[in-house]
Parts: sequence; structure tokens; C-alpha cells
Amino acid sequence: MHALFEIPPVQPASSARRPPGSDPDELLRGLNAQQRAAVVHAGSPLLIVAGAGSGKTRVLTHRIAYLLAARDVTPGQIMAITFTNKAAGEMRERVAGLVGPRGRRMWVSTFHSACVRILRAEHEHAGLKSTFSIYDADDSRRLMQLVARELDLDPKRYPARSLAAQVSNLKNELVDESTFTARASGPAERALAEAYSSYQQRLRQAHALDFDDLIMTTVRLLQTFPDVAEHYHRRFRHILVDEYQDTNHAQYVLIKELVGRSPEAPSDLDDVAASAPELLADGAPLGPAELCVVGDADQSIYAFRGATIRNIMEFERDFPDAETILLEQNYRSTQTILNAANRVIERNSERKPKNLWSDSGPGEKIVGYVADNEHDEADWVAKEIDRLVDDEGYKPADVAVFYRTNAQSRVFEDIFIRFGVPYKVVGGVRFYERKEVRDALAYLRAIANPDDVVSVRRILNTPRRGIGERAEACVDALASKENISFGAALERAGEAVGISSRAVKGIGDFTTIMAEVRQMAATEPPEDVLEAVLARSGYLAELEESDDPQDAGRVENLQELVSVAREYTERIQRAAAAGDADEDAGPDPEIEETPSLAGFLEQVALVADADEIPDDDGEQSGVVTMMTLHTAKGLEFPVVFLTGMEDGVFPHMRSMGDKRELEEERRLAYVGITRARQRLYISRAVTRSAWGQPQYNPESRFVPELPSELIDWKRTADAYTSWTRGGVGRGESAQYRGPSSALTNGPKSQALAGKLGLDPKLVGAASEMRQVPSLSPGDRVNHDRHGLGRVVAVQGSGPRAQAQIDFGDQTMWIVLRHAPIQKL
Ligand SMILES: Nc1ncnc2c1ncn2[C@@H]1O[C@H](COP(=O)(O)OP(=O)(O)OP(=O)(O)O)[C@@H](O)[C@H]1O
Ligand SMILES: [Mg+2]
Repeated sequence: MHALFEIPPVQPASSARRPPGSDPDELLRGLNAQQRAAVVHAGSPLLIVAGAGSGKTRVLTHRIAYLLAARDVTPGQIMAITFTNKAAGEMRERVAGLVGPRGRRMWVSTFHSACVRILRAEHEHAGLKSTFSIYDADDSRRLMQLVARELDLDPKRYPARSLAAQVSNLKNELVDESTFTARASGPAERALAEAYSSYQQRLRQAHALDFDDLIMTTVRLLQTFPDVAEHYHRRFRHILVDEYQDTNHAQYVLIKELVGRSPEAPSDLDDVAASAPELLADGAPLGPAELCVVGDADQSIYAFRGATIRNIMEFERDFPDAETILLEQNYRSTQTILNAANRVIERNSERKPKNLWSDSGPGEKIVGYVADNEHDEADWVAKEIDRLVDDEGYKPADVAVFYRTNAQSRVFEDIFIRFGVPYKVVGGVRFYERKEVRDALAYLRAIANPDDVVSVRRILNTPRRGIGERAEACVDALASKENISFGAALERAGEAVGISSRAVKGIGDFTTIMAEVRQMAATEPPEDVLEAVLARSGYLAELEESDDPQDAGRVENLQELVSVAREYTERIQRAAAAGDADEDAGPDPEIEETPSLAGFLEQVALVADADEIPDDDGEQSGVVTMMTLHTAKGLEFPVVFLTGMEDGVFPHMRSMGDKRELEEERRLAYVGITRARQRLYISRAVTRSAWGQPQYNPESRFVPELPSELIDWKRTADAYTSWTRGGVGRGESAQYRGPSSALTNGPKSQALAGKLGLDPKLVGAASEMRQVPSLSPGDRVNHDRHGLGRVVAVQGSGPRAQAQIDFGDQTMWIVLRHAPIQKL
């Protein structure tokens, strides 16, 4: 690897009349030597690898501004990829001030948004309707459920969720259904292959793409149609990618396709110039686009979604003429926080050593706290936030509380509400996941795309119109018989065999309303269409007439959705007006000029978790942000609380037996620590309830990896004085005594059975085996439902014991406490 260390000379300030920030010298002045080298680098592919907070994202932003200010690049030639829409918005905004309305032509977006834009523009090549629907994870699961039922797959052995996840993995590896079918072996793979094929067929019928399809279809489009690839290749001369360590294989291939091949020999260029001079229009060379990617292998935390560090580790092999630049100065955190982060991450194997340093001084010590239980932990966090605000001049908006899983937020919410700490939860049950919002969007999607089977079926009988499951099945049968879509079959419901006249009338009402509103959608903006359909369908009236207080909240959420649509319309109109003022840019077919239902649905479909982070409102003191560690990537906060630092919580129980997964958890810890600018807090609870029972969690193994001299413990486990008095010391776990049998056989255990999807009868059986069987790898077992199996691995002990068991056709992790299992 060779690093670039030449320091580009800073030119004396020239024309002072440039708008601020568009002066190249000024752009470079706020950067260190390596950052500057990255910003001005021209030609070969460029990889910037650097630790957290070293200014990678800042370099990308400045590089874009520099390209526009100093290198005669036009905004339309730039494509920048960020991990969230929020990050894209920030980057666009920062650059926009520099270039005015021309900035519209720059693509700054997530991979998914970029692909949607390409697919909308090229829908004919891709064999899609221009109004195709986008299915999110929940829609895919619903569709997979239909498929699994149709194929008569045993839902216990082949849960739809798992099938959908496996299909997603295959798509991330660019393995399509026919390739997989050809190579599938064994009953489990063959079942998956069948489900995959049938799922794809259903998607095609519904004119829908799932999230992973967006990428895979775009890759195939570019590979299959050289003229389409050429068009984008000619258009995008600069491709920039943030958070490159979290790209998966499909995204990586997409980047390669967009960048294009190595430079052609000059004679080829001459040939092109003679035969197709338009390809050389604007003087754009036909060589590969300039590629600049930034990332940090230590922050790769999406392996479970198919992200592969390989993409960053082997960048130089894949792009042989690539340059690499390292950044080592951290501008975000104190040296104490950095030292802690460095010491944790250095335990991982297979990493290139690097040492971040900061010149912002040692700062405050890390503060640690051991709570009796999760309520005590939240209580302490709330009081400490109060103190920071009252005594140290911090605002609530300066503070973030991180946890490993979404479910941990509830206790914090309860206590923050009681203490009056203003907060916002990012992720969790999000606005767009609420039932009424999904129903309303399903109406809109069914209007935009009548073939969208998942959406149509979702709202067909919501509100009730007397269309039961039986009627649906009759329509489905008609659709199969006539080989038409479900939506088309609804129009001919009267012909369906066995359908009741009541259902035919209900379906008639439904299709009439939909047809009317569909006509309206051709000319009216999405907010009016939404209001019309909510009123015409009776959906809103039903909520308004309800006595359930929750329904009032649902009406508010629908009002909010109408506002979201209105904002969308206004944004498009504003942008179009700004574009009209831009003389040198003609119409751009890849940019929306008028608001449309499809455009609105596209925007909504692509909203990611991180987009709900509140913007800094400047005036007010804002709210505390709560989120999972995964969502925290790329962000920074003056004060960070890392909570639930317990083995089994973080690192997550699932990952504890596997070295690679454990290393991914450690990278997550590194991400968490490095979000903090000035203050870092770590906390854990000695007991934490799970499924209504107390669990005793030992200290997270990541805590002793932090240098002890950097931590100021406000309370240790020695102070733990609950009913297991004396049983728990710091770093050791208490003996688990087991719940009383009243608990395990009472109504609670039946509720638990429901939560776990278990047959309640089996819980009784399992509770008789309160003594969790002690298993070791190699043991043979019998499971009431899965039959005979062999233990592959074991982790945890007492109530947390889990075993990985190979049942022949499948291998699964089983929590022994709940399992009807006997050792043979
Ligand atoms: N040369 C610099 N001078 C002053 N501040 C800087 C400089 N470079 C970066 N910063 C600031 O340091 C902080 C971290 O920068 P940035 O977010 O770009 O880092 P990053 O490498 O992208 O971090 P992460 O790996 O967490 O995504 C930001 O507040 C940024 O404005
Ligand atoms: Mg960044």
C-alpha cells in the first residue's frame, strides 16, 4: 500500500468575489495535509481508510465542493452515495450553498434511492411498469407468507421470516432464482429454491420490487444493456461512496458497473470519436469514472445484511491502480475516549493496526455505573442528564443514549417521562410502521399500481366490507385460472366460483372507489388523493367514530401523513421553480419535475431509521436521542451513554459462541464509544428481566477491555444489595435459582408460550424439566417437535443456556429453558 503524503500547495487567495466556500483555497484551508491530498486527488481510484471521527465524511463533502469549484466538473456528473437519506440530505445541503440551483443535478443519495431513480428512468429496459411498487421488509414477509402457504411449506420448519431473510441474502450475493434452483441440494435448499422462484413470480405479477431487487435489478440492467450502462457511465464521471465498509457484494458490483472499465487505448477513443461522436460530447473522456470511497473496516457492523469487509480489504486488488490515503488525526473526541476505543478494537484479529490521536486533550474520565436492575440504570441515566443540563451547561440535544436492541428503550422511556426528560426514540416502532399509516399507504399503492397484490389484499376488507378469507381465496383461484393479477380478478369477482353475493357487492364497492380515486390521481397531488381515499373508503370515519382513545392518536398520525405528502409536493414544486431559473440546464428526465403519487410513495419507501433523528433546532435545547448502536453510525454527540453493558445483552447472546460474530459486536462497541465527543458513560444492570423473569448478567466482556485507569466508577457491583445479597460481585454472575413452579405453569408461562410461538402445552412439559439439561457438543437429543438431533455447540448456562442442534434437515439455536428436549 502506498500512501499519498504530498501536501498540495495552498494557492494565494485569488478572486475575492466568489461566494464563500466556492473558493478552492478556502475549501482546502480547513483540512489537514492528508485530507487535502484526498480532496485534490485526480485520476486513479482513491480509497480513504481511517478511524472514526477522522474527517472521512468531511473529506467527501469538501471533495465534491472542490470538484465543482476547481476542476470544471458539473453537478450532473457527480453521484455520491451515503448510508442514510439523512446523511444524503446533509451532504446535499452543505454543497448546495456553494453551487446554487445547479446542485439539483447532483445525485446524493443512498444506494437504494439511486437505483430507484435509474430503474424509473429505464423501466422499459428493466421490463417494469413506471409505477412499480417498492416492498419493504414487512411487505416481503407478507408476500413470502402467501408463497409459503401456497407451496404448503410447514411454517415451523420454514417460517416466512426465515425464507425472506435467506432470499435477501441470495440477492445480496446476486444469486437469482434460476441460478439458485440449479444448484440447490437437499430438502431445505430445494424448498427455499421453490419459495424463491414463486416469490419472484409473485413480485413480477404485482409489478413490485423488494429492497434487494432494487440493487440486483439495476446491476442486471447495466450488465445486459451496454447502451444504458454507457449512458450512466457517460453521465457520472465522479462516484463517491461513504461508509464503504458496509457495502455488500451487490452494491460493490453496482459501483464497478457504474465506474466502468479501465481506460480504453487512445486509438479506441479515436474510433469512438469517428463513429459515435455524441459519446464524447462535453469533452467527457470515456475512461472509467473517478471513484472515491471512504470507510473504516473497524466500523463494519452490517455483516448480517451481507456487508463484506472484503470490499475494503481488497479494494487495491480489485482496482489495481488505486491510491490509498490514511487519516489518523481524530477531530471528534477527547484522547481519553479515543484511548478507550483503540484499546477495545485492538483485540480484534484480522485488522490493520492504526492509532487515532487527538489534540483536544485528555478531557474527562469515562464514568461507570453498576445498577441493581434496568429501572435503576435508567433512573441513574435520567438523573445524570438532569445534572449535566443544570450544572454543566449541556442541552438535552447534546445527549445520546445507546443500547443494543430496540426493546431496551421502553424502560428509559418510562423513566424519562416520569422525570420530564425530553427524548426521541429513533427506530423502534416507527411512524411508517404503524398500522394506520401502513394501511393508508397500502391504499395509495393500490391506486398507483392495481396489480400490487400485497397492498390490495391488505386493505380489501379494511374497513370491513364483508369480504372474508373465503371470498379472497375464490378471487385468488379465479386469478390463477385466468392467469391474471389478483387486482384484475377483483374486477371480475362475479365470475369467481363459490363467492357469496355479499362479498361480490363488497368487492364492487371497493373497486368503484379505487377506480374513482385512481382517476383523480392522474391530475391531483398526492395529499389530495390521500385525503380523498381515506374519506371515500370509510377508513377515517371508522376511526373518528370509535370510542377507543388510541384511535384518536391514529387519526393524528393520518393527518401527519397528509402533511408529509404536502411537504413532498411543495418540495418538488420549489425544486422545479429553482430549475426553471437555471439557464444552462435543460430538462432532466431523471429528475422529477411534477409531484406524483409514484414519486411520493418512492420517497416514503426509502425512508431509513436514521432519518428520524431530530434536526438541531438551534433555538430550543432539543431532546435526548435514544437509538440502537447500529443506528448511531456516522453520528456524533457531545455526551454518550452506552447502556446495558452486559454479556448476553451486549455482546448479544446470539453472537457469544462465534468468534467472527463476537468481533462484529466489538466493532459495534467501537462505533458506540467513538460517537462521543466529550463525555462517555457506561452502565450495566446486575439483573434485567427478560420474558418477565430476572436474568443475572455478568459484566460485558468489553468493559474490562477498557483501560481501568480511564474509568471513574460511581457505583460498582459491590453495592448490589437486592435479594441475592452477597451473591454477586463485579465480574461474576449470580447463581440462578430458577423461578417457582407457580410461575412456569401459571398464566404467565402461557403468555410466554404465546410470545415464543410455542404450544402452551409444551411449556408445561418444558417446565417439568426445570433442571435445564446439561448438554455438550456431540450429545444426542430428542425434541418433541423437531425429533432426533445432535448438539453442535453450547453457550451460556442456567436459564440462559442455549444449544445449537442439528436435526438433519436444519440446524438451529434453541433456548434450553423453553425447549421440550431430552438428552438421550
Ligand atoms: N481538519 C479538520 N478540522 C476541524 N474539524 C474537523 C476536521 N476534519 C474533521 N473535522 C470534524 O471532526 C468531526 C468528525 O468528522 P467526520 O464526521 O467527517 O468523521 P468520519 O471519519 O466521517 O467519522 P465516522 O467514522 O464516525 O463516520 C466532525 O465534527 C468534523 O467536522
Ligand atoms: Mg463519517
